[in-house]
Amino acid sequence: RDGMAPNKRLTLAFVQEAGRILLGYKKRGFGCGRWNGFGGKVHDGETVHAGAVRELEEESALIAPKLDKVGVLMFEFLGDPQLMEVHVFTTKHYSGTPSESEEMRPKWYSLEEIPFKEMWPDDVYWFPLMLKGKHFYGYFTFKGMNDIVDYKLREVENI
Ligand SMILES: Nc1nc(SCCc2ccccc2)c2[nH]cnc2n1
Repeated sequence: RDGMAPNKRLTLAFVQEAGRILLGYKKRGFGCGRWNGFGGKVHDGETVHAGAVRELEEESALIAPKLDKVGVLMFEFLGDPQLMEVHVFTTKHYSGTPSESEEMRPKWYSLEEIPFKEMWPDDVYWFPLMLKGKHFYGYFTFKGMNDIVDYKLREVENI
């Protein structure tokens, strides 16, 4: 990674119920065509937590002020000097009904049927930690959008 551009700070939020998790199908933009949590850029002057709550509501119509921070994932894309710094949140407490937005089509998935083949390739590494309620720190190096050339992932006591 050449150059020291400031990291791009992003959020990713997951809503869970007993035995199932809400994912969104990304209809456009970065990560288009993959199922993921809800998130996006953190605005200037906004806390990461507030950005996560905002993006979740914008993309799914769910209101969830009590998001729990569960991890930080760094993504390096070879050739791109700007690192993505993704703050991952989850919650079981929310109000509203999942609704489709311009960006995302929401759908509940049983924890036994998470569509990893239609998700980012790193998810299969850290989802198990998130689903077990663990906190984690990961660094994934991508070549293009599909190939992980290197990664580090470890559980942490508090994130
Ligand atoms: N699960 C997952 N998510 C992302 S981007 C999430 C943050 C984001 C970025 C842009 C728009 C909305 C949300 C990934 N990138 C590389 N691997 C990845 N895995």
